[in-house]
Formats: sequence, C-alpha cells, structure tokens
Amino acid sequence: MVERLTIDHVGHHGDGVAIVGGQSIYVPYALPGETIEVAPVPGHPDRRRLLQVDVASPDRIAPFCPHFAICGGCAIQHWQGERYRAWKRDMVVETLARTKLDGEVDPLIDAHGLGRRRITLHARMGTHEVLRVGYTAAGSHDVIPIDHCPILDPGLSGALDAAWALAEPLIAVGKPLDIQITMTDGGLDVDVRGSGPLPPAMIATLSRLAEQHRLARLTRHGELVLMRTPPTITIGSARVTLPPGSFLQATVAGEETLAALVSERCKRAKHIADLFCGVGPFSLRLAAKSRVAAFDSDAGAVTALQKAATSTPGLKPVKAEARDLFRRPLMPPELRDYDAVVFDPPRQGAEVQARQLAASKIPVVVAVSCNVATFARDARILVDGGYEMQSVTPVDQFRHTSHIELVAKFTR
Ligand SMILES: C[S@@+](CC[C@H](N)C(=O)[O-])C[C@H]1O[C@@H](n2cnc3c(N)ncnc32)[C@H](O)[C@@H]1O
Repeated sequence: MVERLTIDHVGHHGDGVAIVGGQSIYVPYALPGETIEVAPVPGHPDRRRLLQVDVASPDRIAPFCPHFAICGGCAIQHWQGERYRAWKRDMVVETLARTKLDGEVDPLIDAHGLGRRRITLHARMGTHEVLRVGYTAAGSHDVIPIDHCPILDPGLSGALDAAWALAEPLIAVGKPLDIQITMTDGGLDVDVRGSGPLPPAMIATLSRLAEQHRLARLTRHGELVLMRTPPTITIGSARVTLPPGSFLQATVAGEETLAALVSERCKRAKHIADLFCGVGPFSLRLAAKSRVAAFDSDAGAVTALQKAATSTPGLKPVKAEARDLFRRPLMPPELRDYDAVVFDPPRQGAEVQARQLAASKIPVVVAVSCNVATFARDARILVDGGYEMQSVTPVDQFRHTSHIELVAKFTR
C-alpha cells in the first residue's frame, strides 16, 4: 500500500519525520518540506520506506557515493551542507534546553578532515557461497559488499583490498568475521575477529597476505600474527604504539580538535586528571604544560600511554592507571589533588563519576562527549552540584551520520 506524506523535520537519527495524527512517522532519506510516497515497513508501525520524492526540498543534493541508502554507513549525503550543519548543532541546543541547562552553544566545528582513519568491515558467506565483505545494510545485518568508500582518509587506501584478501581464506573456517583496520604512521593495522582456532597452514597464509598487502601489523583477536612495522600514531610530541582494539577518535582532525578544545579549557591547571583517557590524546598533549594522572579501564591503552609518556622528552610527569571508573570512580578526597578534571566517557556517559565530581571542589571540569543525551544527564548532575556550565562546543567528526561530539567546560 503506497501512502503520501509530508516531512516535518529531520529526527535525531537522521530520518525524515512526518507527523500523522499526532504520531511521528520516520522515513530515512527524506527531508523537511518534501512530499513523498512511502511503503510500510513490516513490524515497524512508526517507520516507512521511501519510494519516491514527489516534491523535493530545495536543499536536496545528489549523494556522492553509489552505495548510499543501501549501505548503513552514512545516513546523510542528500542534504545541503549548511542545513545539515544547523541540524547537528540544533540537536545539542534542543537536548540541553530539554534538560533545562543554560549555556551558549558555539557554532559547529567540522572535524571530518581527510576522513575516517578506522573502519570495521564484516565478511560473510552470502547465498551461492559468494563472499561478501563490506558494511552492514541500513536497518539490517545483511552485508553490503564494498570495494570503495569515499569517506575514508587516504591513509586507509588498500584497506578494502586487504580485507577482501584476508577474508577469502578465513571465511572457509565457516564463521562470520569482523575486520577492524586502522591507519597508523607505520601503515595499516588489522585485527580480525570471529574465526575459531586456526591451523598453522592458515596462519602461514595470513602472514603471507600481511606481507603482500604491506600491513604494519596483523592480529587475530588481539593476538599477533605478523608485525612488519610497529603500528604507531603521533600524539603531540609523543609516539604511541596502538594496542589492538583500543579506542581511537574516528578522524585525525577530530582528535586534534577535541584535544585543542580540552587544552584551551584547562590552560591554567598545573595538575590534571584525565578520566577515560584511552591511549592519551588529551594526556599526552596536556603533559606539555601540566602534570597528568590518567585513568581508563583498558589496561592495554593505559600501558601504551604510560610507555609513550615515559619515552617522550620534555613532558611533565604522567601517571597512567588502569581503573574501572564505573565501579570505582575517583572520590572527592582523591580529586583534591587536581585543579582540573577532563572526562570523556563512552556513549553511556559517566553518571557515577559525575556524582563524585559534583561532590568535589575541583575548580574546572571539562566534559567531552559522543552522546548529547547522556552528556545532558551528567551535566545536570554537575550543575545541581553547584557547577556553572560555561561553554559547549559541538564537533562534527562523524560527517554524514547523526553522531555528534562536544566539549563543555564547568567551573565553580
Ligand atoms: C570515548 S573513549 C575516549 C578515550 C580518549 N579520551 C580518546 O579521546 O581517545 C572512552 C574511553 O572510556 C574507556 N572506558 C569504557 N568503560 C570504562 C570504565 N568502566 N572505566 C574506565 N574507562 C572506561 C574506554 O576504554 C575508552 O578508552
């Protein structure tokens, strides 16, 4: 059954939203003001599939990737840049207003830079025993075969070829694979997950492929298969050898932008705690001027950060510790040691740690977030504890998606 709808606005996941009888109906790839024809999506009464745009928005543009709207990687390539950027910033403004948080929201900073420096590809055996290597389809677990992705940093060139080549022999083991590929100073760093125990002949095949594709390192479930060159990244004046699978900001420009905003907001602090520090994109830059204590639950990341800090001349002391901050947040007596705290939790936010920060006397707290909803919850806790939210800067690292990062400063 074909239905006609008019789109009211774009929702927080990038879908067009039509209001029908007071209910929101979500239509991917539709834009505000458009009149469209849609079909039902079985099992999803509030969703529709776009069949045809009858009256197009003047802001509609042609997507630049042939896989767009099939591949689930990008939600938005069909919207004029200024409108898209305003929508991203407005998501932050609206979420803060809903949580009754006052504070100026700065203009959105674009941080796509040269593109994504890490991808995770999926390899599956499709029908008729045909191998598929690519991203999952929009709204399903089907793998869309990909041989080209225009949003990648040129430093990832060769990544798709390497993934196809590694998947070919491995898929014979019979399990679906996830292949994470990261651009490093030494070349591509590849970690393959999903295959079971491998016979020595298969390890030899993988090593040969790693040589052939000039990979910096190949690991399976984090275990070394072959290292040709250490997979390092440069952070400030330091070089960090990446542990397989540790968190990394999606683009080089994203990391540099977030780190610059963090450094600016802590510029007078002499001793800083960096909570949820990862491999140290903030710590290793902050340590140019301040002593830093860094905490993260990922022991590999913390060890890599400590090693990089210790072997970089000219940095102030950095002390990195593996600690689960959900179970064991830094408490007010420990927080007395610092004159600024930075916290950059995963998507679920840091509610437990925020409560302890709210009970502390730290003069400056800088929050970095990849989820505006959990940020708003944690910011509310800080404000209720007596902090004033001074600035919120949205950062667009995941261009073409609905994801948004932000950096905010709180003082007391
Ligand atoms: C958004 S990343 C930020 C990392 C780093 N600040 C960066 O910019 O690369 C979130 C970090 O939180 C860490 N993490 C996740 N759960 C944690 C927990 N319960 N306790 C401490 N760290 C945690 C992850 O290992 C990851 O490094």
